[in-house]
Amino acid sequence: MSGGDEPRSYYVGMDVGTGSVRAALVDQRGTLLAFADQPINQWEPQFNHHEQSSEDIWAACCVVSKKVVQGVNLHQIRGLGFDATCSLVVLDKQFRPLPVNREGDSHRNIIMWLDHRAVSQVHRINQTKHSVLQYVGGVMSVEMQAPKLLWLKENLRETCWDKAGHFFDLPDFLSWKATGVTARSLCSLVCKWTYSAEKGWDDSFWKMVGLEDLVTDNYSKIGNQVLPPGASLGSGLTPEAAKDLGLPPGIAVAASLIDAHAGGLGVIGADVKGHGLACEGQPVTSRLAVICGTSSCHMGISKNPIFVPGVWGPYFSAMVPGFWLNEGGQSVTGKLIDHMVQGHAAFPELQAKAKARRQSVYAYLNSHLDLIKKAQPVGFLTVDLHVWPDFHGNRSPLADLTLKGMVTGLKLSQDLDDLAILYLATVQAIAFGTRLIIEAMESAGHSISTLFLCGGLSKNPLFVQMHADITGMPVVLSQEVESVLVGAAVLGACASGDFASVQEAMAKMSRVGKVVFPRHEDKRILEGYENISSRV
Ligand SMILES: Nc1ncnc2c1ncn2[C@@H]1O[C@H](COP(=O)(O)OP(=O)(O)O)[C@@H](O)[C@H]1O
Ligand SMILES: O=C(CO)[C@H](O)[C@H](O)COP(=O)(O)O
Repeated sequence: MSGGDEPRSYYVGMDVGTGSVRAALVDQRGTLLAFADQPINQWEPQFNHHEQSSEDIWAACCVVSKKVVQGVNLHQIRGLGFDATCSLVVLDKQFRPLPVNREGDSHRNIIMWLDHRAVSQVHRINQTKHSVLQYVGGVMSVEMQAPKLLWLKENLRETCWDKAGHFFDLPDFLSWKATGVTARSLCSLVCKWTYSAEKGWDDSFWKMVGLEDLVTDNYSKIGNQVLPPGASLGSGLTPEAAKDLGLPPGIAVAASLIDAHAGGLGVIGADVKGHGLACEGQPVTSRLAVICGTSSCHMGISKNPIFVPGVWGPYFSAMVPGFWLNEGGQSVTGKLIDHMVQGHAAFPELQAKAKARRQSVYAYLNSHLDLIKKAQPVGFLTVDLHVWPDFHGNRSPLADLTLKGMVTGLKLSQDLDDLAILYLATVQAIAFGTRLIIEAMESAGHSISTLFLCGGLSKNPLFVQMHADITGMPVVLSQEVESVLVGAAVLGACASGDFASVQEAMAKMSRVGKVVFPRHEDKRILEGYENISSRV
């Protein structure tokens, strides 16, 4: 590695979330030197159909990439890594976008991860009880790719399915766009497409569910070359992509990761010495990375496969090489908080007051809760108000897409106090959801002592404190708030050859920032919530 006077090496990390694309310029110690973000479009042509555009997303990548390298000596940039949501991108045989909608709008060529259109398809897939389902928590999620492919075949045969040449997970689309290499990442194929790191594709699964045409041409449409995350792709960045992104041609481009997995790499390997944490001196398997954005993803690793009912995986080498991964999840967390707050009658008043104080609505709500709780612990405010947070089904541990949300204890009041308390109850419900996932993982054999949080919601101190209080575990926040981008940069750093392994890069590039310990005075909220949960 470069020392004292040697020029610093930089990596560009690119994170495509649900709502925006973010890029960062990161050095070999994991420090963010520049950051830029750009919103991306989403379409919801009908309920539970969520679509995006790969051209729109690539254009946003180009904007943010050019911004973060402004004024930098381009020769110092050694690698590029992408992560993205696991949405399904559809291209024809000439790599042009194909419509995933009945309107025939080919600009909208992505079925987003949170799209629940393929309910009948996933039901039939689960009825097969095929052995690959053991590796997705026992039940396939409607958010995975096989049901979405089957939906396209059954509903858009002529306009999409028959013309399709390439189905990409969004992280793999981005690495293809940058390099021209169609190889897929082991991460996306193992986690969302039923590929096995040890045995490859299982022909019998695809034949059994009615997608035998993918087997016939040797999986060329969904990937028959598979690389570990962080492996260098082809000859690096193509001249065309280099021009688009404002980066030097030929720099190393890594095989990608799904966004939650990049967040995991960005936080889980940090040196925790001196912070008084139970995970100090313990194996990395005692750490749970929780990536909280539009959704929350709970990433726990183990040396041997652990089968946790309702929790995705075990996936071999899908995040940290050589380790099995279990991935719990809550499909909507940030999106649920936004939904509850923005839908309340007092939201316009909240917006106006927050604006007057130049605060975000969440910072305003947090200080308003401090004001109304007076001397009581914040938990007492929600003794009579409870939220069941499965407004978009339950990903883990119940694995039931039909579940709906619920609020009990509503009154006629619609003022700002009422909104603040509803917001608090929502945050608490999400934290309880995390606790249920941890309990399921522990009863199956995981032993977790410490949470490592990142993603947009980790910027909310109330969300972080509630996760500590309700799980009873300390929450570690990274020095770099944008830890998912550090994970993407870890990929670029590995592809450049500057680190010998993903493990080495993640240990050197992630650092502990703040630690939030649980407070034990809020016992009554737990009792109140548990009473409600047991009745549901
Ligand atoms: N400073 C903040 N305070 C409170 N909540 C925040 C903050 N920043 C982002 N969020 C919440 O985080 C969520 C988005 O997180 P993000 O990681 O950007 O999502 P994604 O990766 O899915 O695009 C939103 O629901 C938003 O309300
Ligand atoms: O299924 C996923 C990870 O396995 C999705 O990519 C994720 O849930 C969406 O991520 P985000 O909330 O960060 O937009």
